[in-house]
Amino acid sequence: MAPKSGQQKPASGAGPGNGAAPALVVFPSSLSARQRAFIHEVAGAAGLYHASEGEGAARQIVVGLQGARKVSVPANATSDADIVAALLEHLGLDARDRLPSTSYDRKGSGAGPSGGAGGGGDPTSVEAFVELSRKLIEMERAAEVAQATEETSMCSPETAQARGRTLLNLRVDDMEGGLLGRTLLTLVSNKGYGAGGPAAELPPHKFGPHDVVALRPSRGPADGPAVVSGVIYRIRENSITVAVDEAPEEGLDQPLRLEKLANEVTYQRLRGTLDSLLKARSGTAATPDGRLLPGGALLDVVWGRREPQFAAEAPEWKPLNTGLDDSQRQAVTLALSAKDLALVHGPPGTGKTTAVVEIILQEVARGSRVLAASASNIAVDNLVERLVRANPKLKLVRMGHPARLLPAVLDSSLEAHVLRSDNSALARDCRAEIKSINARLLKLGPRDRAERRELRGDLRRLGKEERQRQEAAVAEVIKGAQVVCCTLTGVSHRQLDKELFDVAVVDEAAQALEAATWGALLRARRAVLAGDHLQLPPTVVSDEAARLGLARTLFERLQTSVPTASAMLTVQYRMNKAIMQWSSDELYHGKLTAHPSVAEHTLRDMPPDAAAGAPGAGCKGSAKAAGSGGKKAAGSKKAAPAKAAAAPSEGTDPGSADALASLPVLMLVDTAGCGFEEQQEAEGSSYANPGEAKAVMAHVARLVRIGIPPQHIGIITPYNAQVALLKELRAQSVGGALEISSVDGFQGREKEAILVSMVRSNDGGGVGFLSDRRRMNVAVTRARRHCAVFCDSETVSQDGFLKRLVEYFSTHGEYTSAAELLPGA
Ligand SMILES: Nc1ncnc2c1ncn2[C@@H]1O[C@H](COP(=O)(O)OP(=O)(O)OP(=O)(O)O)[C@@H](O)[C@H]1O
Repeated sequence: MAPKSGQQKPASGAGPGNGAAPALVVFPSSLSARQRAFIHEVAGAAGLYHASEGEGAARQIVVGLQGARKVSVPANATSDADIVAALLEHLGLDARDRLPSTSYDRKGSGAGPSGGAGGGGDPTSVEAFVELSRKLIEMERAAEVAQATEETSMCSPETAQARGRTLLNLRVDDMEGGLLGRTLLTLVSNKGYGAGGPAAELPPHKFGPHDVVALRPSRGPADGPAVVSGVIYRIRENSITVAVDEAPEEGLDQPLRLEKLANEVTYQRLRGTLDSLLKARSGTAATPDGRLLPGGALLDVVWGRREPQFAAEAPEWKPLNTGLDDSQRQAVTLALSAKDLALVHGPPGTGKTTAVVEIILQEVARGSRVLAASASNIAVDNLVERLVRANPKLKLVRMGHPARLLPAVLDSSLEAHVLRSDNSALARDCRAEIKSINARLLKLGPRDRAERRELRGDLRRLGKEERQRQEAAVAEVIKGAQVVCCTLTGVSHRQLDKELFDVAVVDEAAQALEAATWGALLRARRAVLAGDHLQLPPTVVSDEAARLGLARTLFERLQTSVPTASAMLTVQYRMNKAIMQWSSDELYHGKLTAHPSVAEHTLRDMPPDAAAGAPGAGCKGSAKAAGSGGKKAAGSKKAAPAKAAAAPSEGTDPGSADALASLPVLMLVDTAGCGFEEQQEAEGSSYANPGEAKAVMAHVARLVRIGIPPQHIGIITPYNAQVALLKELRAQSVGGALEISSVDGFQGREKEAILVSMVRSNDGGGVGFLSDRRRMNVAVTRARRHCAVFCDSETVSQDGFLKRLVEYFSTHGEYTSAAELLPGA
């Protein structure tokens, strides 16, 4: 399969989500012979066109797709690092592992410090950090806009839909009021409308909850006027619900297309935070009413001018959650002792959020005012739910657009609190009076000038009073809150600009951009950051910005620079110990232990499950299902265990109990030698592997036959094209309860059985971003009782990390050839 020079084949290192359009990259003529040889070798292995053009000193290497747009690498970009960066940026070709002289931040990769600013280490001063961050944030904004433009306006609507950026031919299926004054529009596919039956499944797409979107006529121009815009509230397999401020009077009765809009507000706020950071450096960052932002004191700790300080004697505290394990108690003690900064490192399933909830409640108990923030709305909601459940009397307010909040936390939202307040009732009285004055004005004749003047005066007075009452209501609710919860960008909302706190607690801090994290940190005297830098980093669209340090989080760099301020949670409550041990040894220096309640659990001994087979059980986004012990809208997290061997359900095989009893915890399903080759998408850079997908579905069928309900099974694959393919196969077999997603879609979640489809199978050993340790760590550690890895062992073993994974699964689990799962294939 190795291509000859001049042959044109897809790049095997290119990853999905690498927004780069195909390119033909021209390298400068001044590269050394060694560098030229390296480029030929990498390009050849990836199956790309590569050739030398020109003569003598003007000879240049050209790599990429023939006929694609030409991109010239600048003449001064001649270092090894520049070459690797150009291959990655323009071709999605990851050659970082192959060139020892480059020390890169392997975007989304392994443990330890990742190089920060282009491999040159972290910025050494606040000023350098701000300068670099401004540049990287602008790069990221430009990349996001370019991606959106390219994927919508620059191509046909059908291509935009195929790329997941647009949904065409939708109709409004339902329009409901509520959601604190907003209107919810539920959109479904028009396909097959009128034929009766449920709406067709929506094509695969990249919309997510909370995206800002526009609805336009389906056939109109992509940049034409919108019928209405709003925020995505809910996503189901066959519908998307959008919350709009007000439903338009016309335009909704035609076929519609849904498009994502760039969210400029986030970037404005990040820039604002960077400005505040600089001011904090010079001691001038203040609230609009002139109070200094207390978090400025943290700068010296973060930039190494001062060690973090802790109370000489650890404060006494009585656990509110008496079930905390020792490592969780130590983390809480560390956080309560910290005078400036504490880190809680929570590997998968170790109860990080449980510890964070205790820290917040203990802080409140000792009189602190707490800012609790996280990068994503879903993580904030998870925290709010857990805090309110632990202490229903807590004075907590959840800031944010109601469409971005889970139904279960709406009652804690600012708007719900405000609606219940006295000032709000008075504001409503003003509104009613304004309405009646307007009605009277309409009835006045031309001669009633004096009365008109008087009524207009009343209107002005009432309008002002209504505004003041509303503002007072908002201010009162926020002032009275012991805990204010919001996203990190939400901290910069005008409503919070005068608020200061005793402590800022940031959950999921290893998924937050550093600039965003500072938004919260500047507002409080002390900070607690909780996260795991060995799981997925923040999503960054621009590979170049990620390489230069944008994906490097404050949490990650503090883990290295101030290890004394960090407490690691070491008992995990999710995985059978065989699943855990691989992750523990590979990423956490063997420090994890499995709690006895999970250490030996297998699919065989799942207790009877009332929810098994219940519609919606395990569906993504089901807030209710996430209610007890669950999190992050993951209906399946902590899902009640399935009906299994103890009582095989209807439709299961006779003898299923035996089959279940012999099912191993770990399985390595090898596709090597089966002829299942990877295939690259015709448009885009993602990969699929149809043969492997069939083997995965055969294993799903086997699990279902022996009594595991599909909602307890999850398939994870790093490649979107494989996600789409698996979903097609699912439609023909077990249906929607089986969840299939990329790794990102599963972070923070779990399933009883996880099947990982690695996809890559090629002669060149190209594994793209499979070698990313964090990504594979998240994939495997979603599994509670059973984990099956599907891969071509010959291809993936070219990478040392994946080779060890294959060996671990084969040694500690069952090794099967995919041919055994697909007899006759
Ligand atoms: N001390 C404990 N005793 C028993 N169960 C616990 C304990 N701590 C956490 N758990 C359980 O472990 C699971 C994971 O806890 P939690 O959601 O707090 O972890 P997390 O580290 O935030 O998870 P993730 O790995 O998804 O980030 C939950 O079901 C929780 O109830």
